[in-house]
Amino acid sequence: MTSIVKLEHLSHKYSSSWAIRDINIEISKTGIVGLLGSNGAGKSTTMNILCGALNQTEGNVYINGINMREQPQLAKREIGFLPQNPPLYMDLTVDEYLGYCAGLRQLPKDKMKPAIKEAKERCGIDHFSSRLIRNLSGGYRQRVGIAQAIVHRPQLVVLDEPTNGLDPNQITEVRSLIKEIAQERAVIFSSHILSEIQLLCKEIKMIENGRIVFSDTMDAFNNYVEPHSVLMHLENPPAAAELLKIDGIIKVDFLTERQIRLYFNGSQDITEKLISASVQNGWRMREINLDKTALDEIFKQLSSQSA
Ligand SMILES: Nc1ncnc2c1ncn2[C@@H]1O[C@H](COP(=O)(O)OP(=O)(O)OP(=O)(O)O)[C@@H](O)[C@H]1O
Repeated sequence: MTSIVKLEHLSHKYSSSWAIRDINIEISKTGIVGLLGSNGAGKSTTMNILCGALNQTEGNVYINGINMREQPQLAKREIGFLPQNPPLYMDLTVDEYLGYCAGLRQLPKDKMKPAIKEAKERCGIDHFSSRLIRNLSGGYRQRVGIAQAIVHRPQLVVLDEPTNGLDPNQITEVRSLIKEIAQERAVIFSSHILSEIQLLCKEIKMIENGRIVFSDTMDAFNNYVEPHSVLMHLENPPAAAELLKIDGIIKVDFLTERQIRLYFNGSQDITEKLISASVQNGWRMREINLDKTALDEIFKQLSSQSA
């Protein structure tokens, strides 16, 4: 089966310096793939080239087997793109704007109305059809941006940091919208936030300094960077030596009098062991969490190792 995206030895140079170098990626036809990287890693450059908005210096882009350089119109037909700065026209209403986008996508006249209706319904903006885009909140503007990316029913939707700048409620809403639109097509979605990618994606491509440093399933990534520390709050904590007696615990850090970070190796059921030790010994546990900051720390190590 042909993959929806194939990037072959993709490199790009802005004036004198390389922004991305020898990127090779293949993406299958359904599900969400996350492109994770810190600011300036090369996510937008890769996405802009993938969508035909920027010409690469070297390498090839194939969309559904079609070479973007050789047949750009045909290749772009299957792509919906929400760039980092959504191309919204503030003085148009939602309907006018989506009509304009559908026109750019060369949708036949008779198919336009139903396609716009479907995109609006999908994105939950049907009730704002006649509203000027400038009068929508950030979250709803982002939905309009996603609606223009799906109005021509593409097989591939590319979203460059779609949750950037949104408040927590809007982020949750846009996330579930992304999940929904990915049910019948491939979605590539970029972020610099690891937890965001973990929540949404079945596959992860990590990019640092313009190179892919990790490319596998989300499960493989989670196994690779499995947390190895736990943060807990005990109202009545024991001495560190007591905690070190628990099987698997290798290091104890008291962050405050009652806030403790415990490092462990291998043990999968460490939280259960700690909870039962706390009950047996009257440590009065208030909170316990696998340490997310440690996960981010490992993520940093992973990128520097591969670089
Ligand atoms: N038009 C440009 N001219 C020169 N250099 C550029 C240009 N656009 C990007 N760069 C540089 O290329 C590198 C990759 O940038 P890119 O925008 O692709 O990264 P990114 O991962 O999307 O980062 P961010 O999340 O901050 O947008 C950076 O070093 C950036 O400064």
